[in-house]
Amino acid sequence: MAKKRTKSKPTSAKKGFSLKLSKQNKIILGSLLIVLSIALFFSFMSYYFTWQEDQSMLSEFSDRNAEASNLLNKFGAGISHFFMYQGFGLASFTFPLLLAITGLYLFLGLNSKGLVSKWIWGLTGVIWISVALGFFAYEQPLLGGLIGYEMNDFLQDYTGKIGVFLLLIFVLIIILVQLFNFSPEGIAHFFRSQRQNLKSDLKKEKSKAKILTTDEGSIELNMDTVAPIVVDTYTHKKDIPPLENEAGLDVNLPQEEEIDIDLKVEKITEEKEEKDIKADKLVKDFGEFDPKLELGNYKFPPLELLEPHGASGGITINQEELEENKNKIVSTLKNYKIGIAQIKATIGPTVTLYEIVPEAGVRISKIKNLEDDIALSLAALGIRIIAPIPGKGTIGIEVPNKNATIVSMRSVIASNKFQKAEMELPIAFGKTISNETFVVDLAKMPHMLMAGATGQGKSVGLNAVITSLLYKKHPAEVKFILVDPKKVELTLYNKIERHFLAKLPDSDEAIITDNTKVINTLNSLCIEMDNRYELLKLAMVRNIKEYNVKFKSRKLNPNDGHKFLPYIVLVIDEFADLIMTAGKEVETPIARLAQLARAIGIHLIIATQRPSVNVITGIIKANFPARIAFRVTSKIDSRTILDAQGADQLIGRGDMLFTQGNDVTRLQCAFVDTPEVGKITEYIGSQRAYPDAHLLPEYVGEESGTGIDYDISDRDAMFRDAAEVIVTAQQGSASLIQRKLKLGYNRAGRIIDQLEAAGIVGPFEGSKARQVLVPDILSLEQLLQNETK
Ligand SMILES: Nc1ncnc2c1ncn2[C@@H]1O[C@H](COP(=O)(O)OP(=O)(O)OP(=O)(O)O)[C@@H](O)[C@H]1O
Repeated sequence: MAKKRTKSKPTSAKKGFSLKLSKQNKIILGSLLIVLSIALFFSFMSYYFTWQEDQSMLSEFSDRNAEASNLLNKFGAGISHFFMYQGFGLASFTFPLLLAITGLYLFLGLNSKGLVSKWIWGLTGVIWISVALGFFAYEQPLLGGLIGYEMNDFLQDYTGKIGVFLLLIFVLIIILVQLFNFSPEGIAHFFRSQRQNLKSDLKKEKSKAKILTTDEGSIELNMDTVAPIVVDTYTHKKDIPPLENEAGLDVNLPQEEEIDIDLKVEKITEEKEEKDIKADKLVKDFGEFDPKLELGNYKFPPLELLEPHGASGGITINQEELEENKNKIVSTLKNYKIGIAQIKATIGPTVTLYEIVPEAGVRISKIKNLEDDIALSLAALGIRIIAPIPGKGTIGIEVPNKNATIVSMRSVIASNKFQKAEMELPIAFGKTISNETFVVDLAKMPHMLMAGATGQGKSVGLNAVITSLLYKKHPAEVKFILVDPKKVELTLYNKIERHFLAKLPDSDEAIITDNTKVINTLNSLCIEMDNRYELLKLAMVRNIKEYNVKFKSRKLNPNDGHKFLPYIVLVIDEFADLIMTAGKEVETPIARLAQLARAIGIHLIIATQRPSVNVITGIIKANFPARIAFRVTSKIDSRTILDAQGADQLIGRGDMLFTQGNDVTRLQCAFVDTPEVGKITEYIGSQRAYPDAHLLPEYVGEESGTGIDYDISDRDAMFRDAAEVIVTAQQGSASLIQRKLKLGYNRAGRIIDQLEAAGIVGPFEGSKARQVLVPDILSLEQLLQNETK
């Protein structure tokens, strides 16, 4: 199952006052407060009319016969006496108001933010009003209440009447400024607008008066004054200035409206750019996001870790050999009556290319058919004839050098072309026939298929790819998933697990050697792919490069699940083995990844010894445009991998053909030996690492063993037969079912799971067969019968 991306919840730091009550309790408490506030309001109102009558009975509260005149009887009289008389007088009406507001907030489940300040300002107002009433209505103590009266008295003893007055004014100003944003400009504006309204009203009255009093001139005057209000503002804006003096106020009004509209528009654009401004500010304050920061001291492996393999002097030209080969080619062709106009040699590390311009009238196919004869006369293996060389109009004959030069990984890594490569995932494969370093971008390929018979240089090729990336990329930028069913080829990379490898959360080993785990990993990669597409969609970008640029410039918020995305390179060393055992189960996710994963930075490299059609199926081939062929044993294999022959004529030891669609390029693969890889991984592995390998999303596959719960009705039609086979043989293995019942691997695997769920066989035990939990057929019958009951 997909591991859900955990989105961090928005922080509620500013929540403020909140009552941690359940919804029901909030409604109950809210209603109680509202009812109480109504009761208080009516008690207080009624108190003003009944307080004198009820005074005497305040002491007889417990007497059930005593009745009060207050609307809420003794409760109303008592509580009003407490608040109004002994408390704050008229200001006490604030309390039912505050209670009602609080009750409503709770009842409606509104955000209680701001309630506290309402209470603080409410209580401040209560004190101010009661003191002010105590001050101004000194004669009527009931208005200010006992507290207002006493406080006023107390303050007057110290500051006198003027002091109390000034104090009241000062507190009033504080309240107005804080609560109503009161400002002198605000007041001025208020008075100005009032004056303008007044003026315009007066003017209207005046014009009306004029119309009434004049006869002929009335129309003109009327137009002058009234027209701007309706027409000028929209159609005759040029007329506005002359009217300004006369009817300035009227004309100005629509102008103000226009300004209002402008302001609104500005606001919208500001909001739009707000994100960018924020991001710019973050970048200004903290700099761009640096994914390498966590391993800031990481040191790239130095060149010295690689061996020069004796090739420091470059290719040695053997003039004699060149001359000899030329003569042989010319004479062989002459034997077949093919004349040569010109011949040119280009010396590569392992092969020399002789480019021939045949005489006019020679058919190209004739030369092509002589391939074997030329090879025979040159007495050399691995002659390849390219007729014609694309884009050149010449015929090429590639003849292996007697003394091949090893192309060291060191020389290609050190080359300018690789060092200065501005590529996302640069790979230095080796050297071309014209001795140029060949560098390609894996990100552009975007996936690669590699085939070659055993011992021809596949593993070295894979190591060259990985080494290139290790020399160019920081651990934060690229992660490898290594699948190595042979269990020996890629184990060296274990040391860089916490730097460069990615794995499933529950697996101990990062390098995958078990086929079941490969299926889980591929499916997990599919989940990762979907997750990444989701992130790209949210970020409104088209590919991983744009996404990471946007993330680095802090335009994507990590709280929304955004993160820096490293490239993921999946390397499968022996694909034939995998597809033979798991079939569709690996083919489907691989095809899916190959079709879709290019934009989100997941790249696949698949290597196989057996490039037959049942391994490299049509669907896989269609999605792997970049192919590499080392020497293969047959022309058919060459066609399967390259869609062209030629790979069968290679000389081995890293001699390879590379195609990315159209042209086929012959290359000599760079050689990197196992001890060199060991040194590189040791160098990287000894540096500070991440706490764990890069974790892929969790995937729970069908074959995860325990906890499988199959519905009886969902069982396979062969379930019963399979159960009988297993119980009879007392051996719980899928291959037994496969053999006896002639079923496919997948179906047999599913039946085994169903048998486990039914309690007939035990759980998966690695390479051992599962334990059979039912001793004989009779017990099996009973078990199955009991199930149906
Ligand atoms: N680029 C190269 N330059 C020189 N020698 C090479 C090169 N590549 C491979 N070799 C030689 O060929 C040998 C076998 O290579 P490698 O282990 O890569 O073959 P392989 O195709 O992976 O075989 P297998 O499929 O059995 O693992 C190497 O030990 C090395 O001696």
